[in-house]
Amino acid sequence: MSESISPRAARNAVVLVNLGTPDAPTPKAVRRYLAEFLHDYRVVALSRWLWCPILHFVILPFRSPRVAKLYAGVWMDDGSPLAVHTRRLTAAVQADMPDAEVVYAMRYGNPSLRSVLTRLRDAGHARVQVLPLYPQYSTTTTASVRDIVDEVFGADGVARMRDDYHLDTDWVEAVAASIRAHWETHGRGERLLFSFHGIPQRLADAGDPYPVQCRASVDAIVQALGLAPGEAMLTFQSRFGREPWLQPYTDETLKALGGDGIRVIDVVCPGFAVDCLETLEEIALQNAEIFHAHGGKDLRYIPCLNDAPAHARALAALTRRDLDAHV
Ligand SMILES: C=CC1=C(C)c2cc3[nH]c(cc4nc(cc5[nH]c(cc1n2)c(C)c5CCC(=O)O)C(CCC(=O)O)=C4C)c(C)c3C=C
Ligand SMILES: [Fe+2]
Ligand SMILES: [Fe+2]
Repeated sequence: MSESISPRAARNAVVLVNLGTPDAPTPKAVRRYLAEFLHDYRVVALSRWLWCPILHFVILPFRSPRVAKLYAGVWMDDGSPLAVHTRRLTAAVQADMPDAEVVYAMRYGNPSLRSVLTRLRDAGHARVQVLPLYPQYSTTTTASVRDIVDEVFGADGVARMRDDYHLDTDWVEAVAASIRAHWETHGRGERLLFSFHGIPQRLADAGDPYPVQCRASVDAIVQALGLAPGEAMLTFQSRFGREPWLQPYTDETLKALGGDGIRVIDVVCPGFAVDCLETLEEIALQNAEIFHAHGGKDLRYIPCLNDAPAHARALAALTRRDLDAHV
């Protein structure tokens, strides 16, 4: 009954969901984060009899201290880059959506998606719109967010979730504009490389639409930029484990380009809504070093959209449309 619902609860709520990140750049905090992440069946679907001994006795003890050092190298004054930029983006979207309560949550780590959704459910919001900050759908990321939305809200019709926005016109234009702005400041590199986080090839073979959506995003951004075919390349980064992942691999491609005499390359990562370990450390540091070691001179990393006004406007506009369609 409307009289019993507070004006605050009657507002629509919007939840921006990101992957999550450790609370501190320490082995202990990284271990806690990786343990939660790598226990998700959407991420690693192996039988727990096989996976848990590998995870607990090999991956967590050895990877956590090593990865903690990488996080320490990119840590910001107020936290992990992924957390800081997600907070700022949320504030920017909130400014564009004054009629809704806009909050963020993390699938792994804090604030946990389960706790944020439970609070919104208990507050009795009329509509809760969930936007995973993954432009391209994957079972490993987006579907895992949906698992928690379904767990907390069931089928009561209050919560809705968007699956992807890989071809959203405003988002495509925001990415293209960020590349144009980079070119205006730094001039154009000899190649533009689009690097996306990978997934195991096995999942793509089983029907995960992620690589098809990455390709479609690249084609749309390239078209918005008016580039000729061959001026842009699509590669996949962040392999984990031993099986083949989506190819071509970013690091191998950079080695080949350096060897082919390409000296200056621009790299953009439109699969990441905000900068994080995988962009600031893996691309802007590690892969830049790899490129140099193979004859390249300058790898210029183009930052993620982060809290750019055009990014916030694009996400606010598509979320407003989603809320309007949510009757
Ligand atoms: C953008 C989409 C992402 C997909 C798809 C994805 C799949 C995926 N990731 C792993 C394993 C790891 N990923 C890690 C970090 C990480 N991954 C994404 C995004 C996607 N992952 C982001 C944004 C981040 C950065 C988090 C941050 O704190 O900045 C990590 C942790 C770091 C490390 O140990 O290397 C792991 C592990 C798998 C296995 C997978 C698909 C099966
Ligand atoms: Fe376990
Ligand atoms: Fe990942």
